[in-house]
Amino acid sequence: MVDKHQLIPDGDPVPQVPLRRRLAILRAAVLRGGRPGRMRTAVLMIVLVTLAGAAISLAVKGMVDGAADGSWGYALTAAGIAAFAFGVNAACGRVYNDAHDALAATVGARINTDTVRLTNEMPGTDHLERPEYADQIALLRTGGGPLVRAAFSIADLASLAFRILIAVALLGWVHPLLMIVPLLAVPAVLLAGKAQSHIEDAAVTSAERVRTADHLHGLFTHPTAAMEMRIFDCADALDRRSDEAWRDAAALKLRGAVRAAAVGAAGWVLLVGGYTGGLLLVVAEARAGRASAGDILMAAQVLIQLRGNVSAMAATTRQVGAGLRMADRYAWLADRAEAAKAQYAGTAEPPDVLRDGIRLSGVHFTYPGAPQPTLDGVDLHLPAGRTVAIVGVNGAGKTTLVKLLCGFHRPDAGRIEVDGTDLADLGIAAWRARLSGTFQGFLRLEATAQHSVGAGRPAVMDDAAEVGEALARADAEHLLARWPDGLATPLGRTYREGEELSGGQWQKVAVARAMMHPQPLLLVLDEPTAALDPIAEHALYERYVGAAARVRENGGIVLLVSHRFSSVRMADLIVVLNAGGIEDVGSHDDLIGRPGSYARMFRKQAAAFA
Ligand SMILES: Nc1ncnc2c1ncn2[C@@H]1O[C@H](COP(=O)(O)OP(=O)(O)OP(=O)(O)O)[C@@H](O)[C@H]1O
Repeated sequence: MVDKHQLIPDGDPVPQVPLRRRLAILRAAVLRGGRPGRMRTAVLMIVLVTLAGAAISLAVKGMVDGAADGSWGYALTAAGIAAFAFGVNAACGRVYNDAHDALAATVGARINTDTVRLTNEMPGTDHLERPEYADQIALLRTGGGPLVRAAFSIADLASLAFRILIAVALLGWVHPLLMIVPLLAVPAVLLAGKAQSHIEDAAVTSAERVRTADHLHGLFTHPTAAMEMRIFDCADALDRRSDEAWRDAAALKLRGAVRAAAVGAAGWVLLVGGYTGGLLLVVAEARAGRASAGDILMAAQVLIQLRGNVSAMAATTRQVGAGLRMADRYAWLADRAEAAKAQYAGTAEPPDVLRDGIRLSGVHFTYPGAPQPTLDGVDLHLPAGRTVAIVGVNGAGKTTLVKLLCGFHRPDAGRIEVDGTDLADLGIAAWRARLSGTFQGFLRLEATAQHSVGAGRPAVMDDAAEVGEALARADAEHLLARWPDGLATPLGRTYREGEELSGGQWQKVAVARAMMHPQPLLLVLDEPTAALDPIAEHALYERYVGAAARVRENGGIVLLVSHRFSSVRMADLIVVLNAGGIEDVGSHDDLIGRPGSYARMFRKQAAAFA
C-alpha cells in the first residue's frame, strides 16, 4: 500500500523527471491541440524564416559590393533578393506566430481539462486538503501556454542555432578570428536556463501568498462574505491583508527576477567583449585594405543579428526551461493520480444486502501534515439495518469518521470491514455506488433544479418523476411549487434568470440529492438539518423514518451526525465520540442514565429550550 503521507511530501513536491519523459509530455501537449498539420506548417515557416534571414545578410553584402564596384545589375539583383527574403521572413514569421497562438489557446484549455480530470480521478480527497497540492494545481491549470511555448521554443532553438552557424560562416568569410565571437554566446545561453530556475522557484514560493490574496479579494464579490464585511466593517483590514499578501508575493517574484537578471547579465559580459573586439577587428581589416565596404556592412549586420539571436536564444532557453518544469509538474500530477489509484486497488464486489453491518477495529487516522491523530483507535460496530447517530463536541472527529467510511481517506492503521470484507479490498466505485449522503459543507449545485437534485443519481438525472420523488423524501416538494419553471428553473446566481435559494432551501436540495439513491447500504447525513428551522427539521426527520425504513430493507445503515439531540434521540444507536475515541455507545435511554458527556450535552440543550 502507498503511504498517503508520501503522496505529497513536504517542501517542493515536484521532482525533475528524465528528459525523455519531459519531451514526451511536451509532444503529447502539442498533440492535444489536435492539429498536427498546424505544427508541421509552423516548422516549415521557421525553416523559411531562418533561410530568409541568411539570404538577407548575403544580399546586403552583394548590394554594397555591387554598388562599390559600380556593378549596378548585380547590386539590383541583390536588392531584389533582399526585398524578397525580407517579405518571406516577415510573412512566415507572422504565420508562425499565429500558429503558435492558436495552438497555445487550444492546448491551454485542454491542459486545464486534463488537470481537473486527473485531480478528480484520485479516488480519495487527501490531495485536495494539502496547500502544496493547491499551489501546483494552480500553476498547472495555466500550464498549456508554457508547454506549447516550450515545444515551439525547441523549434526556435534549432532555427536560432542554425542562424548562429550561418553567422559563424559569414563572419569566418570576413576574418577567421571573428568566428570566435558566436562561441562566446554559449555562457549567455546556459546561464539563461539557470536564470529561469530562479523565476520558477519564486513562482512556487509565492504561490501561497497569491492564493491568500485571491481568496481575500474574492470575498469582496461574494454576497455572504460582503454582509459580514459590512457588519464587522472589516473590508479595509481584509483589503490590507490581501494587499500585503500581493506585495509579499510581488517581492518574492521580484527577488527571483533580480537574481535571474543578475545571472543572465553575467553571461552577457563575455559576449559584449567579443562583440566589441569583433567590430574593432573588421574596421582594422578594412583600414589595412583586407576587407571591402560590403564586408564591413555584412560583419556589422551579422554581429548585430547575432546579438539579437543570442538574446532570443537566451529567452527561448528560459521558455524551454519553464515548459520542461511544467512537464515535471504534469508528470508529478499523473504519478500522484496513479499512486492514489493504487491505494484504491480493491476489486471485491460489495454486498447488495448488508447482514452484519460495518465494523471498525483499531482505526487510527491522522490528516497529512497534522501533528495529532484525529481518530485514535476506534472500535465500533454499525449494525445492519439501523439508524446510528454520532455525537460529540466540535472537532471530536465525527466528519472524519464519515469520510473514512466513504473511502475519502484510508485509515493509517486498523480495519473497516463491510460484512467481513475490508473496505480497502472493495472496488471503490462499486462501494460509492452503494452510498448516498449529504455532508456538512454541502454542495450548492447551481444548475436547473432537475439537475441540481438529479446529480445524486446521474443515470436518472433527467427523469422528472425520480427527482420529484427525491424532493418529496427530503420534504422539499413545496420548493418545486415555488419555482417558476418547476424543475426547469435554474437555481443560483450563476444564471440571470436563476432562482436564489435560502441557506435552508439549498440544504433541502442537497438532502433531496442524497435521496435520489433508492436503497443505499450507507446513507450518510452529516448535519443535514443545520440550516433548517425546527418545523422543517421535524418534518424532515419524519421523512427520514420513511427513508430509513426503505434503507433498512436491504440492511442499509442510516448514519446521522448531528448536534441536535431532539433528532439524535430517535436513532437506534448513539455513538459518542470524544477526542478521537469512542466514549460510549447505546440507545438514548441507555446513555441518558449514564454519567457521560451524552447525558451532560443532552441536558444542557434541553435546559436551554425549557
Ligand atoms: N483536512 C484536514 N486537515 C487537517 N486536520 C483536519 C482536517 N479536517 C479536519 N481536521 C481536524 O480533525 C479534527 C476533527 O475534525 P472533524 O471535522 O472530523 O470534527 P467534527 O467532530 O466533525 O467537528 P464538528 O462538530 O465541528 O463538525 C479537528 O481537530 C480538525 O481540525
